[in-house]
Amino acid sequence: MNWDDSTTGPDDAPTAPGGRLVGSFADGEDQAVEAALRPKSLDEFVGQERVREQLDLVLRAARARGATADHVLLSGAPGLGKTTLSMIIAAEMQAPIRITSGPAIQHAGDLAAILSSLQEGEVLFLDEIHRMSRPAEEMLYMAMEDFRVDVIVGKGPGATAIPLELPPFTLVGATTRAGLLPPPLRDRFGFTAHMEFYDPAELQRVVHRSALLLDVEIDTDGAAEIAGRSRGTPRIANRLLRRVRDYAQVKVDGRITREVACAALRVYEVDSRGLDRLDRAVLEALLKLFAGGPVGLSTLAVAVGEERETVEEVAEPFLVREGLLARTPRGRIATPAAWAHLGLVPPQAAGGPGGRAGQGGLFGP
Ligand SMILES: Nc1ncnc2c1ncn2[C@@H]1O[C@H](COP(=O)(O)OP(=O)(O)OP(=O)(O)O)[C@@H](O)[C@H]1O
Repeated sequence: MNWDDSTTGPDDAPTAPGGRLVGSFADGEDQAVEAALRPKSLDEFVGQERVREQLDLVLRAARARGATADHVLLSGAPGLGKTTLSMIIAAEMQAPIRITSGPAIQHAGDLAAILSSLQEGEVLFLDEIHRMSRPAEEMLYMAMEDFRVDVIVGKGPGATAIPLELPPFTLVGATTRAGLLPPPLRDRFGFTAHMEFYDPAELQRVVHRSALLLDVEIDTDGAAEIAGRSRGTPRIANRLLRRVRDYAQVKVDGRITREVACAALRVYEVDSRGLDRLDRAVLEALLKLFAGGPVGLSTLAVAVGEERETVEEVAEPFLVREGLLARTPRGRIATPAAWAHLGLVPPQAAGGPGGRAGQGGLFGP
C-alpha cells in the first residue's frame, strides 16, 4: 500500500468487524502459527530486495567491526514482516532480542527499566514506536545517541537526575506511520527502511514456502490464486492458505489447485482481487445507489449499515490503493475499474442508471 499517512489508516483498525480474513493485524490464530512460519535469516526472507541488500551490508559491516549494529527503523503496513525482520537482525548478529511496544511504555520509568536491563549488543524491538509517551520518547533520544539515560529521582524542586550508563544496544523501531515520528527521533536511526507491499510473484513464494512448512500440497496455480487475493501482505497470504487448506482437507483430497483455492475463497467471500464482503458492500452501494458518486462518507456509511469510521478506516484504504475508489473534496467516487470489477456498466455508458453487464467472475472460475 502507499501507506500515505494523510489518507490511510490501518486497514483493520480496532473498529474492524471481528475475525476479518483479509485484515492485516494478527489475530489469535495468526500469533500461534506465525512463529513457525517466520523466516529465520535474511536469505529465507522473501522479497523486499533493496531492504534486504542494504540491511545485509549494515549487519555484515557491524559484524566485521565486532560492533553493535546501528539503530534500525522499519516502517510499513501491518503484516509486511517488521517483527520478522527484527528477529532476523538479532539472529544475524547472534544477539538476544527483547520485544516491547510503544503503547506498553507509558512512563519514562518503564523505558528506563527495560534499557537498564539490556545486555551488551542486545536488540530491543519497539513496535508501534510512534505510540510511545512523550517523556519516554525524550529519554530514548539520549539512550540511542549516548547509551545513557538520566533517571529522575524525586519530584518538584528536590528532583535529581541520576545518570545511568547503558551497554551498547541496537534499537529496532517499527511503525506503520513513519510520518508521525518526530524528526529528532527519526534522525537517530542509522538505517531506515520502508517496507513495500509485496507483488504477487513474491507472495506466491511466501505461499509455497509456508505450504512446505505446513506440509500442504499446493501447485503453482493454486499458490498464484491465493497470492493474488492477499492484498500484498504475507500475513494475509498465510491466513488464506490456512483457510484454503481446511477446505482442501474437508472437500477434496487435501491438494490445493487453482480450482480448490477459488472454491474455498468463494466460501470465505474473498474475491479475485482480495476484496471481502464489507469492501464489496461499500463499492456496490457507491455504484448502485449513488451512480458512482460523488457521495459523502456519512451517507455511504448509512447505506451500508456501518459506522463512518469502519468505512473510512477499514474498507476504504484498500479500495483506494486498488484504484477502485477515490476520495475527493466533493465526496467518494468510484473509478472505471470499480464498475468493471463488479461487472456493472456506468450510467453514461448504459444510457441511463447503472446497469448490470455480464456478471464478471468475481470469485474466479
Ligand atoms: N518476507 C517474508 N517472507 C516470508 N514470510 C513473511 C515475510 N514477511 C512476513 N512474513 C510472514 O508474515 C507474518 C507476519 O509478519 P510480521 O509479524 O513480521 O509482520 P509485522 O510487519 O511485524 O506486522 P505487525 O506490524 O502487525 O506486527 C509472519 O508469519 C511471517 O512469517
